[in-house]
Amino acid sequence: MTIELASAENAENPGSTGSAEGTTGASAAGEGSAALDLLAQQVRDLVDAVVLTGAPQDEIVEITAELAVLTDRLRALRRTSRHPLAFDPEGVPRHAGNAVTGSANPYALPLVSQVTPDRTIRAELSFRQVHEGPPTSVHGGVSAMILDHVLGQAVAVAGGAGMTGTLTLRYVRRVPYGEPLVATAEYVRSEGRKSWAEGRIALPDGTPLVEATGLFITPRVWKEEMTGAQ
Ligand SMILES: CCCCCCCC/C=C\CCCCCCCC(=O)SCCNC(=O)CCNC(=O)[C@H](O)C(C)(C)COP(=O)(O)OP(=O)(O)OC[C@H]1O[C@@H](n2cnc3c(N)ncnc32)[C@H](O)[C@@H]1OP(=O)(O)O
Repeated sequence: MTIELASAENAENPGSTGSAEGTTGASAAGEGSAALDLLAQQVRDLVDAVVLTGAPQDEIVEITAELAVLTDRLRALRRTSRHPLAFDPEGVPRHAGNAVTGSANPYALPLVSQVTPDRTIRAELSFRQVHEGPPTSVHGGVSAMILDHVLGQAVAVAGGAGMTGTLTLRYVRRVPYGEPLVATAEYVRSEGRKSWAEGRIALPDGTPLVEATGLFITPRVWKEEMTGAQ
């Protein structure tokens, strides 16, 4: 199922092929084109290279000018609508432009999550040095962003997709970058339009680094639109 949110413009959608059912992860339902995904990955690589560059000043100036040309070229072909929102067969909402999971969004990790048989959201991830906050550690806001998303996915697959009302975090241990980590989240319960979930970012052996609980509220307008879309 592909949903254009009510406020989305209905113009041409050149960068997207809509939903692709039967897959999970960053290239699942709601994906962009393969070429756009590659462009986004190239830009992630570029961001990493910028943060870590030791290039001399004149080289930086020259590279900046070359990049400005490419930026103008892309900006001239700017899309006129959002990437469509779609739900994969497991009920996970996805779209290629999402800030956390979007395959077409260089800002996104991108986080690739799966729904386990017991309906836990599970994502293997690895942060990069560009996510650094305190020396050698991932910025706490970046961890929060990931947890917000996987908790939101957990309530979505339980049928309570919503906007984050509250997100409570406990930073237990520093989060390293450049190492394999696992983010998981589970739906807890619902009361009317409110749903709760909990989750964590942990080492592969299960040692928790950041723990989260969240309340997600399905806006009344979504209820109506989702009912109308099915
Ligand atoms: C056709 C559409 C289909 C969509 C399908 C789903 C797609 C996506 C889903 C999933 C994706 C994957 C996961 C993503 C995860 C990331 C999510 C985010 O980052 S969300 C961005 C950050 N959060 C905001 O920006 C919220 C801003 N706030 C609001 O929009 C509203 O305040 C909202 C929706 C939270 C509530 O507004 P009201 O008008 O619907 O509901 P009211 O009547 O105000 O409240 C209902 C009940 O909830 C309580 N409540 C409201 N806000 C609360 C809050 N912040 N904390 C605690 N309780 C709150 C109220 O006290 C009330 O409780 P009482 O029924 O009286 O017991």
